Amino acid sequence: MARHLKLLVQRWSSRVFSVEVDGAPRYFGVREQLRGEPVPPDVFSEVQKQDRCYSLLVCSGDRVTGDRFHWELRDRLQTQLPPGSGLRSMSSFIPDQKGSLLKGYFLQSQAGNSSLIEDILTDLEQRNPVLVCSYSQSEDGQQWTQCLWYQSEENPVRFCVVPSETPKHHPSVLNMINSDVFYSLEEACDVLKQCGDIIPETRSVLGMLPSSLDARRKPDFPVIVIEGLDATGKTTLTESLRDSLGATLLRSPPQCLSAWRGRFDREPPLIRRAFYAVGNYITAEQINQEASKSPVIVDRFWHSTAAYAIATAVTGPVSNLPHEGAEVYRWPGDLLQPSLVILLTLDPEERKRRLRSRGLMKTDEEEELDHNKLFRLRVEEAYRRIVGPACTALDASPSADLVLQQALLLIRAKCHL
Ligand SMILES: Nc1ncnc2c1ncn2[C@@H]1O[C@H](COP(=O)(O)OP(=O)(O)OP(=O)(O)O)[C@@H](O)[C@H]1O
Ligand SMILES: Nc1ccn([C@H]2C[C@H](O)[C@@H](COP(=O)(O)O)O2)c(=O)n1
Repeated sequence: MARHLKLLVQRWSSRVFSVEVDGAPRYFGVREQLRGEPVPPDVFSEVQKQDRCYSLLVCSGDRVTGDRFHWELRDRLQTQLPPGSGLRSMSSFIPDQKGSLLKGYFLQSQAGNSSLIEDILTDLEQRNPVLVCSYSQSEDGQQWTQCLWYQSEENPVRFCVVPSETPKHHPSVLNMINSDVFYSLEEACDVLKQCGDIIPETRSVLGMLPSSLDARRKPDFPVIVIEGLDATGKTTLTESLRDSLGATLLRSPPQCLSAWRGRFDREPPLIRRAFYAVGNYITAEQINQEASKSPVIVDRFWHSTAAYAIATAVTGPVSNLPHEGAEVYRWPGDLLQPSLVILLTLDPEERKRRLRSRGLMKTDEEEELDHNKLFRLRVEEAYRRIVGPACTALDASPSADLVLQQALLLIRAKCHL
């Protein structure tokens, strides 16, 4: 462990630290020596003089264990820490270096709580793959320093905390490929296989995969995917299209995974997204079989998996998303390509009205869409940026019948049906 940490901190001063404040990242760096006037980064602007701050970064070599530990750590800290600890998500990364992201938490200890908090942190660091740093303020309140806890307490190396420029990419973008969004069945299966011992259900999920998949096989009949946020009318439209076109209706995740979906929805992003990715490949095989007999309509597919994953991994405004044309928006090479993807778009107020009138239970991400405008905007924009195929937007605000007619026009024009 100590060797692993030593390697990690070798490039410590090239790292940028990012703390989530009001749903958007704030950045700071550390230097061995301060050059020029000290300017405290704004992360510390509201911290009282007598308070200390701490960061915990998860640094497990095994990503499944690391992600699960990071996920559980929030609950653990929330229950153990005294009120007023201001727990926030944080991360550390080397700008532009893919795979360099470490995830963790940032907290404050108010005077009077410090020994309790230090006991919790010491215990955590001794038993788990976590690197703890403490932050304290100089006497004159002008300078913050960071100290790595794993070193001997008698002679800790202190780094000066300095402001950092906003990096070109949101930190999460550095670790997104094959962590949040999977680009091959093999990568997604690898994650699920690693979970076999901790989540026995993964064996049943993997058992649903066909023995071979051929993404290059061209379906005889058109395959039309309907995408959109919840309550935009996908179920209504897909059922009407099935009836109008004499098509087969499929969905992703497929029916055969329904029993395990709730289980994977409670897992951290790495495992949850791998589950949905595998679901797309199982649906792809069903499409292959059905599209030799009739047109196929699919309720959600790859666009949903990628758009929700990207929009969740990134925080803050739409400008924090990976830029248009970035690698993360490309279609996986080994996944069947639909003939047409229709994205239903709807005014947020009308969507809310439909949600209320339907009154069904919602997943955490659907709940988040309701409460967090920025999240909704990021999902919508990510949908629009995905290519290979890109989606065609369709205004879903007219009556169900009119939306159906418009969809049929698009399908006839594109798929010659
Ligand atoms: N064009 C429309 N005009 C008015 N109401 C509609 C229209 N289309 C669907 N609805 C109603 O809006 C609600 C949501 O529609 P639907 O269940 O089809 O959406 P969905 O996109 O499948 O949702 P989810 O993804 O959450 O399953 C339902 O009550 C449905 O009757
Ligand atoms: N192919 C899919 C389908 C769904 N998801 C995820 C994205 C959302 O969190 C949620 C929405 O699904 P719904 O409740 O409308 O069935 O499921 C996905 O990642 N990939």
